[in-house]
Amino acid sequence: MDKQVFLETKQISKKFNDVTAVNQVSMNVKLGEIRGLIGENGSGKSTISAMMSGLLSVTSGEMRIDGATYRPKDTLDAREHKISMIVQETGTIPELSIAENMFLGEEQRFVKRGFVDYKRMNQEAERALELIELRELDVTRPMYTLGFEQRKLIEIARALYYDPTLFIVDETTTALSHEGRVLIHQIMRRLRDQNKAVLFISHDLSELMDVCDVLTVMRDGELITSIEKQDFDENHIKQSMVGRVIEGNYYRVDYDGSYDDQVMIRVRNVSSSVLKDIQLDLHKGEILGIGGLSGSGMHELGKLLYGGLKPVKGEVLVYENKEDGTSAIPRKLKSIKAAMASGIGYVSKDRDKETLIMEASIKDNLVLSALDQLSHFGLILPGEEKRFALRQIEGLKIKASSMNQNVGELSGGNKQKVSFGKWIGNHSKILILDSPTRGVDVGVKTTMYQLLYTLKKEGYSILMISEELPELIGMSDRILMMKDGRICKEFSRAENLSEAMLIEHMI
Ligand SMILES: Nc1ncnc2c1ncn2[C@@H]1O[C@H](COP(=O)(O)OP(=O)(O)OP(=O)(O)O)[C@@H](O)[C@H]1O
Repeated sequence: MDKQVFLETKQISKKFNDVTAVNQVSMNVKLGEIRGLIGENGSGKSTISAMMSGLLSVTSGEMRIDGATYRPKDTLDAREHKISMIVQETGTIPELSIAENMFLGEEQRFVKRGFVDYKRMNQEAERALELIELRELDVTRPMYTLGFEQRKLIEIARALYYDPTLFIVDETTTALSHEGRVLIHQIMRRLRDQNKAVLFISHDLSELMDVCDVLTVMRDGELITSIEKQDFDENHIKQSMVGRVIEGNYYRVDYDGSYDDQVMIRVRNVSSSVLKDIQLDLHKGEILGIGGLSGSGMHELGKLLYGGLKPVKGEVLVYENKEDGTSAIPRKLKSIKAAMASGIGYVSKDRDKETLIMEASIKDNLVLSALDQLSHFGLILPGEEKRFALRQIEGLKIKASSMNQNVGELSGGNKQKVSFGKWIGNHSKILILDSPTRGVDVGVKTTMYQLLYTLKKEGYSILMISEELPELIGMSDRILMMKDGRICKEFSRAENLSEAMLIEHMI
């Protein structure tokens, strides 16, 4: 039986000044179906979903729901039409409570005799959280007390609370840990089985092939093809995305796993509110992978090594990079400033809040961490800045109208490239990378992996925190698995290392 169309786009386009983000796309979003949207960074996926969910207006073309023109004024209007979306980055206000965030802009619903009835608002927030089986959370807690993943889960609950007929998930799963992903997959399948429509944007092809009934491929703002589940073929999908055959290896191909004896960072008996008795050495020329569930303490470990988290007990020691291999006197890491001065770079998982300045240009974001390197006797020549920024933009294929474009205007994956390029380019010899390839398309991921391998060979020390197990296995010399704030298992690089072996020490 043919599935019923819920939302129809007819030749819709979106222009931002001279950039055409979406070009004449016609698509049918159907009930009882999970549709995946895939394409390289900047191919227009988020822009399409933003038009559907009332975040952006349509430049030309038309959308229809049940045959009637649909032109949402804003997200509230879209919600009235039963369309809800989870966006890439968290759209919450840190100082407000979970409940207040959940009903932001909807406070009128709870007004009684001129006052907001917070008791009822809190009860409804609890009801929303029950939809995703989050029962223990106190809804009066301010949002800033929650971790990145929990904030995402709150957004999911908020979207589901309004019982959407079309549920749009934009690149959310890469922000989630293994458990969070399982949960959102279950939610999408449940909605599909209730004859609702789901639009799912992701860069994880195997995830899309598993969860979706149909996949729509975008390239340069255009719809290239739609493929039904029975015709899914990984290579064919990749080729449609990039318009050419992808060649070369994805991860490094050696199983050598060796590195220099020289220690660059030593963590000694560190405990904090989350971390428990952490001991580790990061060596010169090593890629050290850190895996675990999101609450395992691995993200806190990243912050610790960048001076952004003070240990309650123990210490972090940074060793000077001695070219002749002799051991240097270590210095105790005390602050972010000291970390930067010691040549430590850090890519945060929460890139929009912690790594990038949205209102500044791509060039300024890229150059910021390399000021020392670019200055000659305290002076920075504009030409130097430009050359530096251009190298990163070209190397990482950052898609933008110019290097002066604000980072806030870039697509999610392109923001991630800027946050990566910022540290790679400034010759920080120690890189702490938390989920570095999050939201980045396959082509650029390949470039990033090759770059990391080259840096390792050049003697850089890289600590890579990741929720993507294939990435950890594919790139690390050693992997430390974390659970409940502790390091619970160490693996060395080996051909027979499998995801199942790692998962055993995560849960
Ligand atoms: N506000 C804006 N101003 C100018 N250009 C924009 C704006 N928003 C998006 N764009 C541009 O539109 C194009 C499509 O972006 P979009 O975010 O839809 O891509 P995407 O396919 O979702 O990418 P990603 O996989 O990286 O999230 C990009 O070139 C982007 O830079």
